Amino acid sequence: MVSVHSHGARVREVVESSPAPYSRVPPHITESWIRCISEYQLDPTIPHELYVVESHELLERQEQVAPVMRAAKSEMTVLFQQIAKSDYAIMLTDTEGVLLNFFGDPGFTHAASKSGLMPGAVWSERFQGTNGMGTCLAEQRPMMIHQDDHFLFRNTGLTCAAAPIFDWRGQILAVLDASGETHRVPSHVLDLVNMTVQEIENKVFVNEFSGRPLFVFHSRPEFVGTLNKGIIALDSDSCVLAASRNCLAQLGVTSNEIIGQPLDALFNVSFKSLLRESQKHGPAPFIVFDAHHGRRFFATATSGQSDGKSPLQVFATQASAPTLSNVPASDRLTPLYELQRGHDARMEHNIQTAMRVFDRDVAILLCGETGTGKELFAKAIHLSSNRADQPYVAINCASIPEQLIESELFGYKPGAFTGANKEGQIGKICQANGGTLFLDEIGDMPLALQTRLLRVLEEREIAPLGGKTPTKLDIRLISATHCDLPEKIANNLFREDLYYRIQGVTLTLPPLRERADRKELIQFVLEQESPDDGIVTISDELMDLLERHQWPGNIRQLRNVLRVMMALRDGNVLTRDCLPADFLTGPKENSAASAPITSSLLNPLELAEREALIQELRISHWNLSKLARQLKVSRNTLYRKLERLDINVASREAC
Ligand SMILES: Nc1ncnc2c1ncn2[C@@H]1O[C@H](COP(=O)(O)OP(=O)(O)OP(=O)(O)O)[C@@H](O)[C@H]1O
Repeated sequence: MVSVHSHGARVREVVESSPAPYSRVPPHITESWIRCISEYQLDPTIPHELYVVESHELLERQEQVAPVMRAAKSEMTVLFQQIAKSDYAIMLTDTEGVLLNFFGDPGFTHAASKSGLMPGAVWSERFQGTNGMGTCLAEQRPMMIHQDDHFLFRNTGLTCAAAPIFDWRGQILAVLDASGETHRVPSHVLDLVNMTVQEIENKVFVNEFSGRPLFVFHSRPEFVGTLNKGIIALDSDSCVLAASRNCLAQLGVTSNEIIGQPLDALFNVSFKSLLRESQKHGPAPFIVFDAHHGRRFFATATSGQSDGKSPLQVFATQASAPTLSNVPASDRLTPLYELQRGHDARMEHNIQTAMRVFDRDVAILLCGETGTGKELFAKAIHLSSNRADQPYVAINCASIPEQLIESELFGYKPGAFTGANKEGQIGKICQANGGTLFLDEIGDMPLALQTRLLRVLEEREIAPLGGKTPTKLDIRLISATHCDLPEKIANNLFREDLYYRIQGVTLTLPPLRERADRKELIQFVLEQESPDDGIVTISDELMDLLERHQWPGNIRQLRNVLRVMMALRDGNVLTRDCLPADFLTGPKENSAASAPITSSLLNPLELAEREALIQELRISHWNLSKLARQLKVSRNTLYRKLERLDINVASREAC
């Protein structure tokens, strides 16, 4: 534990020994400490009084950067959600270090306000010494300031990740910062802050040029709709008015080199023809080539005409590119985008975040009610990642009997224990080496194995049971749960340190009833369930009912209902009359045990099986994980059986 005196002595020793390099302190920290002492006359051991601007000045300052504040608001919330559980605060300062906006974790806010992390507080180096926001402003680049890198002892409890937000002219507009208490800092926080800054810069750009034609591009089709896209704003003659930072980086040019140039001097395409194609084919990127080097890009065009929509809505609709137009199959969009049938803000956020972080080795935790598509989403992340050609290994932690889970996960050497396979067994974790490991229902993993898994994830090597030589591991991790893990942690059923290890980012899949794209989703599942030889459609009245339904079993239940209707239909249009009997009224008393709606489809043996399963469900109090373990089948197998035998789990109270 650093004391105020040892911290002060260390700072002085480093500053006084400069310019001789002091090996354990990075040069930018040394330089900042020198500024703090020689320019600002600060003392690391004396906490300056906090300098907080008056509220009317704060309002004026917020007003001055209103476009950034507006663009940053939702992005800061998203960033906060991504890392909030780690006791973090997300902040925005202006160019003089005045804190304009603050999102804090309730547990952190109290401690934060003590150190002055509150709107109006000034966090420039002059007032707070070396710190994320102030030093980022001084250096004009992203940086992480760890605990005792801070100049003032008072701030050494924090770790800050800060990045500057620039406008397209290269002027700094603001600084975005995520600060947390040191022992909880996930290592990828600076990456997330940088990505959020890119998103904010794009929004500020698009808002500034609302009403102008935009040319949006990337070298990979799936990135045309993401924060990584390059954006060019054009005038009415299709000449470049402005280019985003990502555009310049991708083309390897400066603003001055391209401003005023016609677009067709940069790419082998005229803006008008691209716009015509984009309007004809919808949000579909086209292959274009850069006129100087012949490099291939994928591009879309938007006219800037809004039809009453906000510029961002227009942009989102036209640039998120769920399908491709003149793009060969090998360049098809990532499977993640295919999970979004229409536009749903939460799914869009989930997909974009997954794309942002997964290739950077950030562990993803998928949460959501049963049947919301967590397993499908995990597979799609893998298939959309740069490991798509490597193994994808999924383990359902709830379905493997407790005594087998250790050998399943970690494998064993020949003769490791009585009854073991003579050749030994390669564990699932090793099988996933080089690729992706998906731990489904991680909330059901026994505590002893949680400890072992945590060690493997931290040490990044694994030794099988009975084996001594560890193998180096290189796996990307996705976990999923429908449980409330914080509640499990509170009840000592889940390790808190493992929780932080598996949730680099948490993505919550929305329940079907809340998805804005449920109509398109219903349509899609209907198509999947339709027979190959005919098109089945849904009447407007039925569609309306399906859209308004609560769907406790989510997309799985939707699929099941459509499958039953498909089997019982008379013609090729499904109407309200095709609905299962209890669909509108809700489950009746003893409905699961009563004659099933599909009874005409079940043979006597299946009916008997159904009765027996309902009996088991009652005995296990409808705890599906427990029953699956007792029956020694996976939860998914149990679900399939429930679906096939038309047992409505949502009606369990009535049984
Ligand atoms: N976006 C989607 N489009 C079409 N079908 C989907 C989509 N998402 C999920 N489904 C379907 O919903 C069903 C359930 O999906 P999945 O098993 O991935 O859900 P889950 O959240 O992992 O469920 P559980 O928590 O119960 O294991 C599957 O039949 C799957 O094909």
